[in-house]
Amino acid sequence: TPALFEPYTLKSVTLRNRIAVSPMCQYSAEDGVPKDWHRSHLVSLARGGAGLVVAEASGVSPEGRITPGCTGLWNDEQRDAFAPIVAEIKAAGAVPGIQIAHAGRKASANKPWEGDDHIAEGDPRGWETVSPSPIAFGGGLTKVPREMTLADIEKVKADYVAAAIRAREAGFEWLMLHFAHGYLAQSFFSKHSNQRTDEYGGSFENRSRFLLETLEAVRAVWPDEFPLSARFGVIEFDGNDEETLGESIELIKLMKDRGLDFIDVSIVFSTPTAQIPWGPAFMAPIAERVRSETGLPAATSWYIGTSENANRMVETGQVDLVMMGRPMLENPHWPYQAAKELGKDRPSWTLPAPYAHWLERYR
Ligand SMILES: CC(=O)[C@H]1CCCN(Cc2ccccc2)C1
Repeated sequence: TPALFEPYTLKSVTLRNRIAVSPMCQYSAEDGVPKDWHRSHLVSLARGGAGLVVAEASGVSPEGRITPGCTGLWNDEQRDAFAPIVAEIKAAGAVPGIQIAHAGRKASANKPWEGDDHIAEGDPRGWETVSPSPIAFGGGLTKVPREMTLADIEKVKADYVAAAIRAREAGFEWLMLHFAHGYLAQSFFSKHSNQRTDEYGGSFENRSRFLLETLEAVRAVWPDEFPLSARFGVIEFDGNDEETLGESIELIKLMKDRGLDFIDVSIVFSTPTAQIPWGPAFMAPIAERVRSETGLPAATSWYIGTSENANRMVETGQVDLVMMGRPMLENPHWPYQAAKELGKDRPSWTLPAPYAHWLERYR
């Protein structure tokens, strides 16, 4: 069996293979409530054979969304709308996961195909953004966020806890904290965005505080038998990579001490001037270093693209799971295609029986 198709067990959860669908914003919700679009999108991905399907970044509060079209888990209506989707993902044989997030100074934005920039001041669709410090991200995201008070910080932590509880109530079995991509949690750790002079800024300990306190608070309510993961940016590609990587690995070790089960290694994206070396599976060696130095099971994403790259990353122990994004949008049945390409036995049974039995016969 190709390494990519070996099962994977973490806590009480077993994935049928090492293929995870990366959380991908659909910008198709209304008031944070997932719609039919989300159901057919996520369930078709589960039916395509992935082991884990992670639902998109869902705001822990209305202002924690990136755009007005993002999903949320800040109320019971959203939770109840996710529940049947979760049941169908499970019925299709995949493990249902969700990413919970606060977009910080990148919030209050237009959909990518409607500008990808901040909603204009005065436009009633937008809202006030918050961040550790009053520093705009830049690029199309020029709004200067309000510096968070200690009360703001307490509220966001409480919102993460409430969202985690709703995620479990909806039936999700894999939780991913969004600690990456220049959003709120990441922005507390990055010096580009956090220039606070109180206990949440300055030293490594202070810049780690929000992430560790949020993780601890969520761990206390997320059942121990279900995996608690975080997607965390460990490198900025801003010319200071060795320091960022070193500090990030130290912080991940502290996250492990506080009960993190799994790390999804990504990019910081907290400065628009980053020089990202886009290329085939370019994050794999970085994930390998994080995985070996922290001892945590790991995943990564970004330009993995082919079943050969994905299989090699698992086979050589660079990662435990691959997070596939755009290949899944191109073909939700990518796992079936990968099974054929990698010579897995009876590849058609990567798909559900109503498809598999026909695909297997009359060859
Ligand atoms: C929520 C999230 O992490 C998504 C939002 C849409 C873009 N995704 C990928 C991305 C992140 C940073 C820069 C460019 C692309 C990340």
